[in-house]
Amino acid sequence: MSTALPPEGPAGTVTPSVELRGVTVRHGAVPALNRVHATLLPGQITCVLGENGSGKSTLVSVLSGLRRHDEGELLVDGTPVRFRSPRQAREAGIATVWQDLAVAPLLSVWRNFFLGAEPTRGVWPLRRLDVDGARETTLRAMARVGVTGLDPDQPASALQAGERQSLAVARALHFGARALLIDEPSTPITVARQTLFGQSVLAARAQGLAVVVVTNNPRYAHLIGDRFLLLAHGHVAGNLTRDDVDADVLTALMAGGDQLNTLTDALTALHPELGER
Ligand SMILES: Nc1ncnc2c1ncn2[C@@H]1O[C@H](COP(=O)(O)OP(=O)(O)OP(=O)(O)O)[C@@H](O)[C@H]1O
Repeated sequence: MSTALPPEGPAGTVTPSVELRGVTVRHGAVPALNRVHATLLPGQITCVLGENGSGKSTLVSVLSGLRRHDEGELLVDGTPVRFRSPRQAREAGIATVWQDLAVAPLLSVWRNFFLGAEPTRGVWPLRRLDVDGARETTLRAMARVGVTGLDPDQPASALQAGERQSLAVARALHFGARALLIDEPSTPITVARQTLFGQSVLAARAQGLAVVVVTNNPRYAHLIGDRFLLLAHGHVAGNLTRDDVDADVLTALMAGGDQLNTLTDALTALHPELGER
């Protein structure tokens, strides 16, 4: 498996794949995101954590082109962008795997993998679909994210929910995304599905993508995450690395309220560079 190297800046600094500088999004009078700063680096998994209503989905909406930010800057590979549609975000290399991911249920797995970008063989007027190539590519791409033993001709409706998500991640990797957003279900999911999730997330990191995982499971976040962006009432309440927190502290932080304030104050006092607000 090839591992993409992160682009390096002048002094060996890594250029962020995606950067938010003071991004504010308002739904009416109250901001759903309030001057949010975040840096998503290639080859890093950033877990976004926060209670219901803290702004996690709004953050995903802005990054995926569903919603435009009202203030601040969004940069992709250092260039300011303002997406007008999800398509523009995809074209900029930001792939999103939604909780309620849809597939075309009657089409085969390989058809779903290519959807509109099917490989062809030969030259016009004899050009035709390269079905064998498409099947093989699908199987290879799925194996890269940890799904083996698939029949590429089976209808996508036969896939488990976790496998559907893996298919979406495999597509993103195959078609050259540079950032991957994964909006995890907030309802409890099976260990098998969580394992598939984890495998595909780690495969994306190994490929050098900047990965964002929205989750409300701090223990799982600590297992896979390199950074933790804690949101509370639309603010960044903490921007921490694995060295700053163990799984217990992260769980306590997620509990919110006084604990969140006390712990965040203590951590940001120790690390003034953290918790950009
Ligand atoms: N379309 C909308 N219109 C009005 N207010 C909205 C809209 N979407 C979100 N909000 C509000 O913005 C705030 C942030 O919501 P958001 O859905 O981003 O939070 P969340 O952390 O994803 O919550 P959850 O975990 O429940 O999905 C909340 O106060 C919410 O009520």
